[in-house]
Amino acid sequence: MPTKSYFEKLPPFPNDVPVAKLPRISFAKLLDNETEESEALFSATRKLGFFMLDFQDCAEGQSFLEKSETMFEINKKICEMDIGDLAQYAYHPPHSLFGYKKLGDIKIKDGRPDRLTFYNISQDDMTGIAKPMSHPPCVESHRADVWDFMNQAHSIIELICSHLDTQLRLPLGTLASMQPMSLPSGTALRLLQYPPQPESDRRTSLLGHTDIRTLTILFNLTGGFQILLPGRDATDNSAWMYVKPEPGYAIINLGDAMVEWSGGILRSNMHRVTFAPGEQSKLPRYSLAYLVRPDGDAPMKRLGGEGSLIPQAEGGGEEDTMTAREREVHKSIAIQSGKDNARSRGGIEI
Ligand SMILES: O=C(O)CCC(=O)C(=O)O
Ligand SMILES: [Fe+2]
Repeated sequence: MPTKSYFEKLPPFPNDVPVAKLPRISFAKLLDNETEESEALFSATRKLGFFMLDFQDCAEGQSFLEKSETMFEINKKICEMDIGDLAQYAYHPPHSLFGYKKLGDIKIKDGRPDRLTFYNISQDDMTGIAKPMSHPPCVESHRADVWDFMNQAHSIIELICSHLDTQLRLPLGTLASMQPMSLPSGTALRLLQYPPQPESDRRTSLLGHTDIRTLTILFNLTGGFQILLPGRDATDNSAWMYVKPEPGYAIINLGDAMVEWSGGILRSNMHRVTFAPGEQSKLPRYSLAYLVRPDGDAPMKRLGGEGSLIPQAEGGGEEDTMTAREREVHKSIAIQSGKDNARSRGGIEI
């Protein structure tokens, strides 16, 4: 999450709310290639599929936090816009998820409408490998800043991938080569807003799901984000625990593509968003997610080969022949209708 001064403008997350303890990993130690940190990262990605990445202990990390604050400022400006004006930038699921999603058009599990809006900015648009899309002036005037944020965010993803290559005993560069910035993909910066909910009617705003993608860098300022504890049933409300947003950290989570590529060694875990606890519930909730998707043509089959830890598919065959792009469309249709049969996956014993 962004810097401390940014957090101090908000009411605190209450002390008496139970929270999930996510492993903490140091960005500086990953940059320094420290073996222990690399192993801790691997353990977190296998056992939970979530960890907190600490950006405070080096200049590169601080610079990333500052860039993320600029993205929050853009988000606030989008949210101040007239809904009618935003409608001209509407996204078109399932084939294009870029642009503005209005309130209520994704269903939660029981069929009721969601309680969030978001604006997805395509990475390919910002890097120039796709035809530029039209955006509101508050995005257009910050194209260079968004590109700058994405560029650093992507280098952080590559760093995480290089540690996972080492741990999975894959040739260095394998995981990053499935999701390069230079090839067309669905990678996006998502700027989310959750309006405050009336006290008499509070509920899940974004349905429980796993991310379809490879990796997500998520910045939260206020509470509301919850993970499903491993081994617990998603229909049991007490199995969902808040993650407390903390200054200087991002929440990193692994998506389904990492489970597929690693033959089930890495884990993608269910998460959802509900109302914030305590005084924070009275504010609109802003969050920011850098959602990395694979190169659109990437196969969703397990990687592996000589010497890697990744097990062979049972019977030697492969279970899924879809490309990343086909899988994304499939999942988007399911999510949109609330019929996504989501569950935490991966994390097999090795
Ligand atoms: O807004 C949040 O905190 C989480 C959003 C999320 O899980 C997603 O966009 O996939
Ligand atoms: Fe998510």
